[in-house]
Amino acid sequence: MNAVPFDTWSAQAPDPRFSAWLRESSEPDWSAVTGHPFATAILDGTAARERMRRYLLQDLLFLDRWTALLGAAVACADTFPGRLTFARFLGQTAAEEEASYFDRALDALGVTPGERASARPEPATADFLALMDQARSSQDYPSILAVLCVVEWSYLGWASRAGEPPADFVLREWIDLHEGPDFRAWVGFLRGELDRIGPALPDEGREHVRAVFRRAVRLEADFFDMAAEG
Ligand SMILES: Cc1ncc(CN)c(N)n1
Repeated sequence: MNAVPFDTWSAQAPDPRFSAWLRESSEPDWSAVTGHPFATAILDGTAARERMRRYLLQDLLFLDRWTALLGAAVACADTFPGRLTFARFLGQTAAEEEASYFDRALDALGVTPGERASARPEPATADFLALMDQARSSQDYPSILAVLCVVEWSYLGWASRAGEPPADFVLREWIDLHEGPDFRAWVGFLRGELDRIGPALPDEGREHVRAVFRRAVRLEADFFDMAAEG
């Protein structure tokens, strides 16, 4: 794990971006997420139906707080163009593409409306919801950004390993939602925001962002572990 302060690290790093420092500081958990066996099973079409059911039901709980966190980013972004980018993403992706995917996928997996309504967070989900709640209520733009960036960038990391698309639309569309030019541009925006504001923070501020980023990466690994169990 890289514990080197940003200034020391960036003086010798080939890619001295603040977001690259955060990612490097999150190893080995970062690679555990992007190379996770559950992600690999989604990519190669072998993820068991029962596990996808459990994963997506938990992710539906995740999606609720994620949407609220995007709302906090709209409120807390420090520039008007940034605010508009978050607002656009919130409107388009969360409301249309992703919500419709969940409806269709959970129907196909035989999850009833009653099961959806009564789903309760597993411990890994509860921890993730708590982190998102904390970032949202802090109203601290760098902390909000750190969580948003991990959530999207780490998913781009595993989805970028895609080869032949699985026949099952539940798996194929889940990969598609986290890959492609629009999603890459969105991740590029999130990284760019961290790269812009991170170096200007005082040392304690940078360390705080690093702690939030690392925690979010750890929770992504826990979330996949939860999905892969039993
Ligand atoms: C737990 C988790 N992490 C990331 C993503 C990507 N949006 C997600 N849907 N769920």
